Amino acid sequence: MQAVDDPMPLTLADVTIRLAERTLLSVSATVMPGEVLTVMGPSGSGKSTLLAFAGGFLDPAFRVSGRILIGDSDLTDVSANERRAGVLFQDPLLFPHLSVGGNILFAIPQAVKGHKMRRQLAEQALEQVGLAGFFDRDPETLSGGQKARVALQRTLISAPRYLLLDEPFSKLDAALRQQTRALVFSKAKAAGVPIILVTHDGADAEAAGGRVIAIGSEAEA
Ligand SMILES: Nc1ncnc2c1ncn2[C@@H]1O[C@H](COP(=O)(O)OP(=O)(O)OP(=O)(O)O)[C@@H](O)[C@H]1O
Repeated sequence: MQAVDDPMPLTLADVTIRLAERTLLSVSATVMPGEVLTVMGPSGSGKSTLLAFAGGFLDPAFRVSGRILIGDSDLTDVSANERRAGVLFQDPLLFPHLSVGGNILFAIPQAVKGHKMRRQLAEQALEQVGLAGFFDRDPETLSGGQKARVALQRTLISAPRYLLLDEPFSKLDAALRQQTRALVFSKAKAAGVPIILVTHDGADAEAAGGRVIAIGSEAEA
């Protein structure tokens, strides 16, 4: 994968998110490179909203105060594209009109030149997660666990400055979940960037290691 030149801590500085009259959550935290900060809370407490804020794709219906920084650089008003956050959702969201390899190629930074080099990197990324020979496959023909691994490699190869994981294992069955979780955490930590994980599952938090913070209260219906 593409190493990030100089991994830096991610800081959420006095972030408060409100929805209409309700204060959804308040968080202050710094996440070091290679560290996982796990965010837990009941359904509707604002976990995905916090990740949307961190990724720069928060719906304007929410009102936000506070800042997000990577190192000393303030990202609060920076567009989602320019932030270079790597995001993994519950659903792997592979592009259906591209092959498995095409999904990976798409994410390789433009700075990597040459079709041969790009193809080689994409093939290596698939090999690393046990998917050698899957380059030309249609993503729809993959199992849930295989899709999750492609999505992981697509995210990591994009050289993200930080990672946002939104319940990325919750659609996998128990055995696959354990295996995928171990793979995601080992590769994400090896990328050496700050990681925020949102989960309902205490076992995810335990496997992630690191700090756990609880946010919010139960949403009003
Ligand atoms: N685009 C939006 N506009 C208005 N309200 C929204 C929007 N998206 C989410 N909400 C509301 O914001 C609150 C927080 O939602 P969010 O999805 O962040 O919670 P969550 O903790 O991730 O929940 P879950 O664990 O069920 O995924 C909920 O009350 C939800 O209904």
